Amino acid sequence: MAPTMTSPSGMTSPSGITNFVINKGNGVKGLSEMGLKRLPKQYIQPLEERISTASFGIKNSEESVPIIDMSNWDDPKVAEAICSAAEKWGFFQLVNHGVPIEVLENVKEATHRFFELPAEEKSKNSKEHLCSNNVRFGTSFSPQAEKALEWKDYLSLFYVSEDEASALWPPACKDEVLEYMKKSEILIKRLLEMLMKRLNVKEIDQEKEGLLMGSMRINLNYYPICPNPELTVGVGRHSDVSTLTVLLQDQIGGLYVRGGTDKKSWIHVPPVKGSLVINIGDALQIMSNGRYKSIEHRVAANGSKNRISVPIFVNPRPSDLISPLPEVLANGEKAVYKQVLYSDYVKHFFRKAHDGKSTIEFAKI
Ligand SMILES: COc1cc(/C=C/C(=O)SCCNC(=O)CCNC(=O)[C@H](O)C(C)(C)COP(=O)(O)OP(=O)(O)OC[C@H]2O[C@@H](n3cnc4c(N)ncnc43)[C@H](O)[C@@H]2OP(=O)(O)O)ccc1O
Ligand SMILES: O=C(O)CCC(=O)C(=O)O
Ligand SMILES: [Fe+2]
Repeated sequence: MAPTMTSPSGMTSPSGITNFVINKGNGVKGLSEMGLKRLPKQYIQPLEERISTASFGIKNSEESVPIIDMSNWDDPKVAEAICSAAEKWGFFQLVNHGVPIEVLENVKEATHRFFELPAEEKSKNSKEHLCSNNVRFGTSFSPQAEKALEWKDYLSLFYVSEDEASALWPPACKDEVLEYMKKSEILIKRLLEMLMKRLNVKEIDQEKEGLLMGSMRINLNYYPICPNPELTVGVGRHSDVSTLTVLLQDQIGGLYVRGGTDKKSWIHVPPVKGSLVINIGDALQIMSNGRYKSIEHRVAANGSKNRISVPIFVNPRPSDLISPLPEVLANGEKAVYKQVLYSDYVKHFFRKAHDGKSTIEFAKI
């Protein structure tokens, strides 16, 4: 479907672009489909934030995010690999994770179906048109706070109940997203059990379960073809504010994480068919008193292919107070983080532009 704004001349002014992309709900997908030859200047990132994709596809086995086979998930070696990866990398990929491949394929298809809808239809899910904050169609990350915009559109769905999801989530994708969320729950519980054991938390009782995975947010990310991918980013440097994130990416590539022996390099996370990428978020870094690392990551824009990704952010509940767990401090370890209300932490994250690992300063003692 053609974007609603067709006059290229009206697009040259900054307010024309903002109106077209943000207010009219065309997103960067609308811009991309107009066949722009040059990136609008609002999207030009400062030199230090741009991503060189020269190393794309080059594999260096010593410098890659671990790929862990979960077939024998109750083998202690699997737990060891997962906990070590969470400590060293904060990121790992899982194969044979138990979430049916068909469910993953269906949610990818549903993501394309949603973004293929006309702008007017997608805009019904924007904060201006909905009376709920639990569904949000948007673009970039925090356009009101950003000096340079990011080349990404998204639909964000906060899960409250089956009934609310049925009533509010867009029909183009709701069943597939709900199924993806439900079928991932066993995996999420297994991962949290392994990670908690290493922190001397013997059992995840109801209270702990609420604290670790009491709320879920699923984002459908769409990164359309970009005229000058070398000048911008799909997503800027950030760490997630979740407990952990389960990320489904397609076969295009473009996700980079901070790591390697110098801890400063940007390491590409290559797409692996049927896999899920897992990353530790700030909430778990705080609860583990820094043992598990919420690592900075970012996404490159692509000059020739449309990319999608579907993260499930597994979080504490907004009303939870988060702090280092008593089990972690039981041996006399000093707390590095103070107690914070989780919704305050998340609001702090959303109020600013992406700024690497800065969000966690909010909780530092
Ligand atoms: C979008 O690009 C992204 C996103 C990410 C996300 C990474 C994560 O780790 S998401 C996991 C976050 N955790 C949770 O959502 C669970 C806990 N939830 C809450 O505490 C609340 O739902 C809340 C998020 C704090 C919102 O509560 P509410 O009472 O509705 O607060 P408001 O004052 O209305 O909103 C505050 C402010 O936040 C922004 N915002 C809210 N929701 C979103 C959203 N889904 N996406 C983007 N921004 C959001 C927004 O600025 C709100 O102000 P408005 O005036 O615009 O309403 C990683 C990387 C990315 O590129
Ligand atoms: O698209 C990706 O691969 C990652 C997106 C991401 O980091 C996020 O949505 O938080
Ligand atoms: Fe992220």
